[in-house]
Order: sequence, then C-alpha cells, then structure tokens
Amino acid sequence: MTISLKNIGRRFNREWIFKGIDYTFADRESYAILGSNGSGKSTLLQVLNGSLVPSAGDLAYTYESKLVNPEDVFTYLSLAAPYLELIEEFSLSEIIEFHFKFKHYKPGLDKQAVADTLGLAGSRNKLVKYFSSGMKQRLKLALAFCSDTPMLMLDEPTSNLDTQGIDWYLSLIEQYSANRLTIICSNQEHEYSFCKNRLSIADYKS
Ligand SMILES: Nc1ncnc2c1ncn2[C@@H]1O[C@H](COP(=O)(O)OP(=O)(O)OP(=O)(O)O)[C@@H](O)[C@H]1O
Repeated sequence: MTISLKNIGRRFNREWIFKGIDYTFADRESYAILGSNGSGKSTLLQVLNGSLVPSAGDLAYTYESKLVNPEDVFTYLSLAAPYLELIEEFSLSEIIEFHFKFKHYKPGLDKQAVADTLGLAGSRNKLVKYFSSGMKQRLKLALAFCSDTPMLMLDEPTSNLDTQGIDWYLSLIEQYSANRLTIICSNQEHEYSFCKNRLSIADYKS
C-alpha cells in the first residue's frame, strides 16, 4: 500500500495541528512519526488510516497499481492504538475468533498460534476485562501483527509493556512487519529504531 499526501493539514477548531505535509509513504517501507506529547502524531495516523478527514489537502491510496477508495482503506489495515478499545466481555478465544472474521490470518497462523504468540494459551477462557493493561496491549499488538494486511499502523506500541514485553514486540516486528507498509507513532527510540524513514511533526507546524 502506498499513501500519497499533498499539502495535507488538520486543524481542530482554529488550531492547526499540522499543515503543508507533502509526503509519500511507500509500499513495504517502514516509517516513524515522531514528535513530543500533544504534537499531533495520533492525529496524523488517524488521517492516514481514514478515520479522520484532513482539513486541507489530498490523500491517495494505491495498492498493486490501483487506486483504493478511501472508504475501503480499513480493510487493508491492521491498527493497534491506545484509543482502540477491546471488547471486554469476550474471552481470549472469542476475541481472536471475532477479529479474524474480518481479517485473514498471516500464512501459517490460526487461533491457537495467535494465543501461543501471546504466551497466553492457558488463558483461552479468561475474559479480556480481567487482563492486565500489559496483557491487553500484547493482545492488541498480536491481533494487528498476525493479520494479513498490507498496512500495519502502531501508535505507542510498547505502552504498558515491561522489558520482556518490549523484546517480545521487537520479535514480532522482525517476524511480521516485512513486506507491508509499517507506520509507528512514537517518542521512544526502542519502538521505532528499525524504521528506515522518519517524519517529524515539528516540521509541519507553520
Ligand atoms: N477531537 C479533538 N478535538 C480537539 N482537539 C483535539 C482533538 N484530538 C486531538 N486534539 C488536539 O490535537 C493535538 C494533537 O493531539 P495528538 O493526540 O494527535 O498528539 P500526539 O502527538 O499523538 O500526543 P501523545 O504523544 O501525547 O499521544 C493536541 O493538542 C490535542 O489536544
């Protein structure tokens, strides 16, 4: 998936969060969107994944040389973000089954393999609402990584993870981020050090 931005800006009320972004997110490349707290990283990610409309400029999506309708972009996307809620009444087993009614598994994976990836195979019947914040974060990441989509977007991927969890995240990056457009919003180097390209929100403030 390629995303091309022409003069993109977004404001809330009268405040421009960013403007004048001319940039191409190229297929199969990795990008870090960088900036301090409140600078607009999540806002840009939401503009990129179609959940927020830009206040200015044009956005185009291309997949396998064909233009993609912005309304269909979500079908190409795996997203893990703090503002994305899990369905707390589901058990681990049920939430994996539910998620993969809408997405395909990465080749070679199934429900059991996703639970094994999480290291929570023994908690298949545990309700998500009883998961710790770190377990919930792992679950969001595993669902995103294990879905076979050409676009992976992660916002603050290691929030609530301990050092072991951060190593686990990095192993998922190695296994599952190749050959898909990967975009990470972060201000922690360990989350995005592998990204070949960097975009700093501060460059688009005026
Ligand atoms: N729905 C909204 N209405 C008004 N202002 C908003 C809205 N969403 C975000 N903002 C403002 O936009 C700015 C950028 O917020 P955003 O969440 O994109 O920053 P961020 O760089 O992701 O921050 P953090 O690192 O803390 O997650 C902030 O000033 C925020 O208050």
